[in-house]
Amino acid sequence: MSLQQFPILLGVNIDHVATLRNARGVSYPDPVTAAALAEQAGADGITIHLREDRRHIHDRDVELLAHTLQTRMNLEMAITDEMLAIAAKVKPAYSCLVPEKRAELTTEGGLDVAGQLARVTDAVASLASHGTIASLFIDADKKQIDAAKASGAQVIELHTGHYAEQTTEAGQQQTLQQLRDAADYAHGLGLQVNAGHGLHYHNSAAIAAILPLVELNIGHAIIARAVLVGLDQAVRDMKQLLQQARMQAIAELN
Ligand SMILES: CC(=O)[C@@H](O)[C@H](O)COP(=O)(O)O
Ligand SMILES: NCC(=O)COP(=O)(O)O
Repeated sequence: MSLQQFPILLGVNIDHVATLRNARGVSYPDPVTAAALAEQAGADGITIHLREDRRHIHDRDVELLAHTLQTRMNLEMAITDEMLAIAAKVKPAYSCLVPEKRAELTTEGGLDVAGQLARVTDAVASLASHGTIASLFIDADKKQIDAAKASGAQVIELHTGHYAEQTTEAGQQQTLQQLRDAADYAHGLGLQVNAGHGLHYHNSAAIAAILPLVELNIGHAIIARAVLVGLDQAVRDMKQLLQQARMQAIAELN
């Protein structure tokens, strides 16, 4: 088995380029430019989160990126009429449905698909009606995975935040095993399994080694490193790190 059979893809989330821009209400750094640089450096896709409060990515960014991206857009959004209408206009390749609370610093948990199955099913169908593939951002929970499958979604993104927050080896290993089990279970149901949130240069290798995972969406850590070494290098570093971890995992299979 080669890397070609089990590639690990990197979706670069550029939200926090916009955070820096918005800090002074100026036009720079432009997320559109950042996306182009990230793609040139090897990003397999660009993720942007158009939040209801527009704290970072703005509607202008989404509209321009829809015309300029060379890879593909993964538009993260809440399940609201406003966001579904924007998705219908922009027609991103993917839309990742996420929970949102205005008061949160960042996304705190996975989408409760099981508790609102009809609403999620309708959103998945609405996105599919204009060719957008829905991805559901959920916790590593079999009940949520079963509900995701029942909603008609083809893709899930496992929330790795709980794993990323662990401060002990035991906690890391426990949450890592939960992610492994969830990835295996979802893959067994025929879902494409992605993962993301809180991943950085010291905790991503273990996630990349989970073979059923297809894509990791990583943002804050890459943009943070880019502030110091530049975006091209930050993306290349992460891409290389993930690929090495994946190759090692494949080698250990044989
Ligand atoms: C859903 C997720 O984990 C992130 O992609 C999300 O974008 C986090 O929100 P902020 O980017 O606002 O931190
Ligand atoms: N869905 C996760 C994502 O896009 C990036 O999350 P983070 O790396 O900024 O925490």
